[in-house]
Amino acid sequence: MTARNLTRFWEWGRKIICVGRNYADHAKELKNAIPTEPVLFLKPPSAYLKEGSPIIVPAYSSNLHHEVELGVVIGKSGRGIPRESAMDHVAGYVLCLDMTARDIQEECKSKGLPWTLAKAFNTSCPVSEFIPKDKIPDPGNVTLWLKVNDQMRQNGSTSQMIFSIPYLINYISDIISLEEGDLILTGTPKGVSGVQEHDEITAGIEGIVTMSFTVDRL
Ligand SMILES: CC(=O)CC(=O)C(=O)O
Ligand SMILES: [Mg+2]
Repeated sequence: MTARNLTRFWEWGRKIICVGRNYADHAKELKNAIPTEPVLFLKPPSAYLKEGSPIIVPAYSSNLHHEVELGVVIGKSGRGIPRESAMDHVAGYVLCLDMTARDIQEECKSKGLPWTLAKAFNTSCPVSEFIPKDKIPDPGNVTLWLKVNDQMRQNGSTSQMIFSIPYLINYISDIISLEEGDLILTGTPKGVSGVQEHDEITAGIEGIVTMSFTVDRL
C-alpha cells in the first residue's frame, strides 16, 4: 500500500472531533457555564475547506459566526492514550475555523436537539496548511487571531485553554479511538461574531501561519 501524505490529511476522510467551551472568556460571552469536563461534538470530513474556495453560509441560517481554533492532527492511532504520552500521538497542527450557524445552534439548544445543522455543514471547517509538530514547540502558548475585513475580532492565547491538549487526547481517546489523520479542534477564545456574504476572514497563529477565506451564499 502506498504511504499516505499526512500533510494532506484532510483528504483521508477521517473524523473531526471538536471541543466546545474550552476558554472561559468565550463560555462567558455566550452565557454558557464553565465546563467541568470537555464538551465534544463532531464534524464530517465533508466540512473541510482549503484556501481558494469560499465558506458557504447555509441557506437556513442568518447568523453565521467565525470561531478561530488551534487544530491538532493525530499522527499515531490509539485508544485510552495516557496523558503522559499523548503528545507522541500528535503529528502537527493546523489553524482552523469552526464555522457555526449561531441562530440554529441556539434553536437546537433550546429544543434539546444536537448541534449538527449548526456545526457540521459543508465548508464549516476551513483549515490552513499543515504545520509540522516541531514548528510549534509549545502549543499551549501560542496566540490565535482573526480579522473580518481587516478588523480584529479575536485575539487570544492557547494558554487560556481550560483543558490542555494532553488532557483532551486522553479524554477523547477513552471514548472515541483516535486514528492517524483525525483532527481535534481545541475550542475558541472570545470575540466570535457574525459574518456576511462577501466578507473576508483572515486568521493566523502569530509568527507561524496565516490564511484567508471569503464568505459566499449559494
Ligand atoms: C458554543 C460553541 O459553539 C462551542 C464551541 O464550538 C467552542 O469553540 O467553544
Ligand atoms: Mg468551536
